Order: sequence, then C-alpha cells, then structure tokens
Amino acid sequence: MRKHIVAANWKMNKTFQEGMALIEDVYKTLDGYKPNCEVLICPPSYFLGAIDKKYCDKLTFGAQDCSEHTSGAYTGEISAPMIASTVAKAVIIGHSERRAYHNEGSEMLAKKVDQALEAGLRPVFCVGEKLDQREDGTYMEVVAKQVKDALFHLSDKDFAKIILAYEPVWAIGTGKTASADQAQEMHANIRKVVAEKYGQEIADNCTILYGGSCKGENAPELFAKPDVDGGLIGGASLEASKFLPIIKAFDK
Ligand SMILES: O=C[C@H](O)COP(=O)(O)O
Repeated sequence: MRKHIVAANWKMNKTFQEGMALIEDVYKTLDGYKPNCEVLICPPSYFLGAIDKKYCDKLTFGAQDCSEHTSGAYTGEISAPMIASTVAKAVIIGHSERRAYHNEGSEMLAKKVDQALEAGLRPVFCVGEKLDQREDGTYMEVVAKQVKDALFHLSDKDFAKIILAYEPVWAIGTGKTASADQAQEMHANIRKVVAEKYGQEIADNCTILYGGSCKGENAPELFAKPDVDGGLIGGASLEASKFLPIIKAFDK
C-alpha cells in the first residue's frame, strides 16, 4: 500500500533560531497524537546537520535540493552525500522555483535524481504546468513529459523509491488551489503514465503529493481523492498551528 505523506517545504524562510523553534513547535503539536501519515520537514539545508535525532521518532527530514555533482569545486552547492550524512532521508528535486529561477531542466534533474538515489535519499520529484499550459489544454502532456524525461531512465527498483509531487505553478503561493477534481484528474493521469512504463503494481504504490496553496481548509477534500496521497506544503508549513490541521486531514 502506498504511503501518505504531508511534507513541509519551508523554501528560503526562517533564521536558524526561528527554524529550530518551529521544529520544536511541530514536534510538540504531535505530542500524544499519532498521525495517519508521514510528516516530512524540508528546511533550508543548513539546518539539517543541527537537528537533534530525538525529533526523528515523529518527524522525517529532507533537503530542498541537491547538486547534480557528488563532490568537488562547485562553490555554494550541497551534494546528496552531504545531505545523507545528516538526519535527512529525502530531498525535493525539480521544484518549479528551481526550474524557473535556476534554469533546471530534465537533463540536470535526472542527474540530481541519480545523485539522491545513489546517496540513499528518497527524491520528492516535482512536476507541474504553468498557467498558459493549463489554459491551452496541454497540461496533461506537459506534466507527463516532465515525469518521463527526468525519471524514465530509472530501473523498476529505483523508480519505486520516488515520491512524486504535482504542483501546478499557477497555484503555488497564489492562494489559488487546484480543485480536488483537477488534482485527482492529474494524479490519476500521472499514475497511468507510470503504470505504462513500470507496471500497475509500482504505479499503485507510488506516493503522489499535491502542492499549491494547500491549507487546513482544503486539505481534507484534496486528500479524500483516491490518487492524492498527501501534500507538499509551502506557506502553511511555516507555523505549527497552520500545519497541524493539514496533517490531521488524514484523520477524516
Ligand atoms: O513546495 C511547496 C509548494 O510550492 C506550495 O507552496 P504554497 O503552499 O505556499 O502554495
């Protein structure tokens, strides 16, 4: 059975002190409560080496990106083995903000995925169409191509470790959420595309998260859809009191 995950992507927010306090806050809100999903926190990478292992009984941690290189003279880069040497077990790859502001395309993203897998990290691989692609009706092909181009070189065994995240670019940080039906339509199509290449069993076991203005108010409806296995949360993950209702959406 596939895993349900609620993942926090803090993006470039929080000082070190604020971030450590937020981890403590999220951890405390889970006191005496067993979530019906994995809770994955992806702070800026510089936090990862300082996170106390005590948090790992309730939370898992991940990075927001990794280098396409393993080591060497790449100033400012952080490699997958470096991330894997901390508490982190996962890494977000291919977020639309990396694609847009850092010109990351499928060829580079495929290398990052390979680096992550080689280091033993689970890639949370993001896909999603822009507004014009939604409006001109090409969104299904656009997203299918993003999945195929960066991931379909993987063996069955490696693909089975991938977590996918569908994040329509027009819904990120805009307050405009994809409707639960729009998310379901896309997730079902992604699963179909995966099944065509890797077979139904791997596709059925693949966790596909939704991201884009997901909050406590809309999470229950989104997560109730059969192909939506959780969320990748930006803004609403920056306060424990806003993040908790999203985690609890799996109780409904
Ligand atoms: O990775 C998270 C997404 O970009 C969603 O961000 P948001 O919840 O602030 O819209």
